[in-house]
Amino acid sequence: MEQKLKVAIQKSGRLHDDSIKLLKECGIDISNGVNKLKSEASNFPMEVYFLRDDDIPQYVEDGVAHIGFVGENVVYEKNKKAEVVEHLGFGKCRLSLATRRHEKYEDARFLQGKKIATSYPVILQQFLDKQGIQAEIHEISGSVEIAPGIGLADAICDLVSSGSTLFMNGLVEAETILQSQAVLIKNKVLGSDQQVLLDKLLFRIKAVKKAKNNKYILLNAPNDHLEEIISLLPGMKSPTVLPLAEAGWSSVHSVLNENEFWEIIEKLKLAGAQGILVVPIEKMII
Ligand SMILES: Nc1ncnc2c1ncn2[C@@H]1O[C@H](COP(=O)(O)OP(=O)(O)OP(=O)(O)O)[C@@H](O)[C@H]1O
Ligand SMILES: O=P(O)(O)OC[C@H]1O[C@H](OP(=O)(O)OP(=O)(O)O)[C@H](O)[C@@H]1O
Ligand SMILES: [Mg+2]
Repeated sequence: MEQKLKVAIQKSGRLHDDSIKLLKECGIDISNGVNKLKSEASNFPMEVYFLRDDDIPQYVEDGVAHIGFVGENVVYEKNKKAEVVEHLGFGKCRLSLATRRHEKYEDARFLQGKKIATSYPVILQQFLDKQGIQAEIHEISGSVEIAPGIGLADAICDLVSSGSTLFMNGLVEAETILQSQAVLIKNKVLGSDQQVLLDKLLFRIKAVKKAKNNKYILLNAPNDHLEEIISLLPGMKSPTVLPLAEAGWSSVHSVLNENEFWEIIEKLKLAGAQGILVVPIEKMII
């Protein structure tokens, strides 16, 4: 029987669509019908299980799934024997403490003797221990932000992204405990066939991630400023330079990182670059 890589992803919720999208961008087609709990890729030896995100670390520890896509928050809370191998760049959020708007939180000492509602008792307890604070943890599985308003707790510890759920419930973020994003986790003792398939998948994921962080840029440069313009452009090795039909001008092609993009564009314009085109890159293999 042909070996397959068994992958656990969230059935529905915040990570589902981005997990499927990432597999698609890696050239892997998954049929994803409503209420389907298991699916096979049509063009890669892969089987996908659709699960509650909380269960994914356990499935991966047990080897029922070889790998899983899940939030770091869940990985650290469940504390299972699974290895984080790649950050996936989506599902970005933070696990934070929050208090009622009028309260003055200066540091963790505020929490001494207080009651904190959370779905993350393990991570919260580790934080409190580190700070030497004794507090009562009240574990609830959802709608955590409601707790202070109904007299269930003095503070909460929950996921925050835009902050609008906190705001709507009269709370303010006091302190961040953990920055989180979706990660790929793997079973600690993968067989060699599965490891080969995982390496193939990781190669593709890295190419997709790299492409997202970079843009292809084309511009026209007057030859008398060519050297200065080239010095501003990194490129994968170095920029490509081609002569234009019009004498005295060249076409310069390069790759720019998203982080330094606007700064370099400004400098290129000042150095005399014209007709700058910026194109997304689909895959980038170095
Ligand atoms: N507001 C947010 N912005 C970005 N990412 C988030 C946000 N909230 C949660 N996440 C990330 O998405 C993951 C899944 O969130 P979701 O709310 O879908 O979980 P869930 O309700 O526990 O789902 P399940 O039904 O699978 O148990 C979280 O564990 C976290 O990593
Ligand atoms: O800072 P914000 O952008 O408002 O996001 C934070 C909210 O998002 C998550 O819940 P979600 O909406 O996924 O619902 P759930 O608790 O039912 O999973 C999290 O538990 C917070 O409640
Ligand atoms: Mg869950």
